[in-house]
Amino acid sequence: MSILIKNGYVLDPSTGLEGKRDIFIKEGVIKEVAADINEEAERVIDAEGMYVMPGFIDLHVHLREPGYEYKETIATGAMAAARGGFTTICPMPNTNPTIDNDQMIEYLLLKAKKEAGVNILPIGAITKGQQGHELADIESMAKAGAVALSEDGKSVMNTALYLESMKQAKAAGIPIFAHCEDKDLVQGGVMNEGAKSRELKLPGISNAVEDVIAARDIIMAKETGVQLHLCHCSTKDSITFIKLAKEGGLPVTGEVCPHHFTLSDEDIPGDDSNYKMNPPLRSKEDVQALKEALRDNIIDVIATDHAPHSEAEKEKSMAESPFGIVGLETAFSLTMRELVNTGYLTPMEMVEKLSTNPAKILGIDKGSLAAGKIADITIADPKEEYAINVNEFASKGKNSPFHDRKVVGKVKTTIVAGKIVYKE
Ligand SMILES: NC(=O)N[C@@H](CC(=O)O)C(=O)O
Ligand SMILES: [Zn+2]
Repeated sequence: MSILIKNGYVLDPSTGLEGKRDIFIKEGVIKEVAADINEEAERVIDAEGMYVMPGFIDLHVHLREPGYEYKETIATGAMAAARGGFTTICPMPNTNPTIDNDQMIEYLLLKAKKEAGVNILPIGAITKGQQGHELADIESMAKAGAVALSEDGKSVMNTALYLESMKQAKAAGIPIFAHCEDKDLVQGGVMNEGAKSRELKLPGISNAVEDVIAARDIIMAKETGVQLHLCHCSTKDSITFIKLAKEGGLPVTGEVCPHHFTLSDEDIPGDDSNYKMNPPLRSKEDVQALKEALRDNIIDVIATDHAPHSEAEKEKSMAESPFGIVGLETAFSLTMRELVNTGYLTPMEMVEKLSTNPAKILGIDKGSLAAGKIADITIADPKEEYAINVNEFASKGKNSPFHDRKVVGKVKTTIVAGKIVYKE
C-alpha cells in the first residue's frame, strides 16, 4: 500500500520542519517529505489546509481489559485512540487481574496485535495486584515489553518498597509513571477542596494529597537516579517541584490532562459525576499554573488519562460513582481551543507535547515524520468548529463533561504504519 499526502501543513518538531509539503508513504514507511512529490500512489489524500503531524502518543490510558470489558476493551479503546489521532497508547495496569507479570504483558501485546489498529505499549504494575505489599517482577515485565511501571489509581505508600522498585526500574531501563496521591490524606474526598466543595456539600481533596507525594517521588528519583514521570499533574505546587527538579538536572518529566487545563472546580455545575476524576478539577489559580507550565516547558506532555466507565456507574452521585472521564476523542480539540488558539503553545509545541516528547520519554523511535521512519501520522483540520457529541465516540465510555461543548480542530485521518486506521 502506498499513500501520497498532498499539500498538507507539516509540523515535525523532530526535524524542525514546519511548512507546506507532500509526504510519500510506501510499505509502512515514510519515503519522502518534499515540496512537490509526483509518485504514483494507490491512495492520494488531499491535505490542503490540514495539519500533518507525527501520530499522537498517549502515555496514560485505561483500556479495562481484562476484567472490565463492559467499560472498554482493547479494540474499542484502540478505535477511540485512532479517532482522536493517537497512533500509540500506553494502557495502565489497573485491570483485573492486574498487569503485574510478564505473561500478562505478553497477553496484552498479543491481543493488541490481533484486535487493535494502533500501537499498544503496556505499562506494568509496581506491586503485585497493586496491593502495595510485594514488588511485581519488574525485570521480567520489562523484558516482555513493558515500557514503564506505574501503580496508577494509587501511590505506593510504603516508601522503602517504592525505593526498591525504583532501583529495579532503573536497572531494567524503564521509567516510573507516578500517580501522586497520599491515600491517608484523601479521607473520602470526591472533588477539589474549596469554596465549591463547601457549596455543594461534598467532601474535598486538598492539593496536599498530590503535593506531598509529588515531592516525595522527586526526592526518591534523586536518590535512585530513576527516570520519573509525574502523571496528571493538577496543582501549582506539583509544577514548582518539577521545575526545581529540572533545574537540578534530574530526569523528571510531567504530564497534564486536557480536562485539568480546560476546567476548574468552579465549572462543576452540581452533583454530576462526569466532573469527577482523580486528581480532581482544581482552582482557577492551579489551572493557570498548568497552562503556564505547558508554555514554559516545565510540563513536557499532554496525556488524556482516558478512564472509561459505564453509564450505570456514572449515573450515580459524585459521592458514589467511580473517578474518571474519557479523553482520547477530545484531547486534540481541547488543546487547540485552550492552548494553541489562546497563544500558550505554538502548533509545533503542541505536537511536541502530544507526540515527540512522549516518544522521548518512552525511548522509542516515533514522534517524527523524517524519511525512513514508520509512517504513524495524524492529519487534522485546525479550523473546523464543531460541538463534541459523546454519542459519536468510538469509546464505550460516554463519561465526559464536554458533551455539547463547542471546540475548534478536528482529527480527519489517522495512519498507523502506513495503514489508514481512521478516516472521518
Ligand atoms: N483518573 C481517574 O479518575 N481514574 C482512573 C485511575 C487514575 O488514573 O488515577 C481509572 O482507572 O478510572
Ligand atoms: Zn492516576
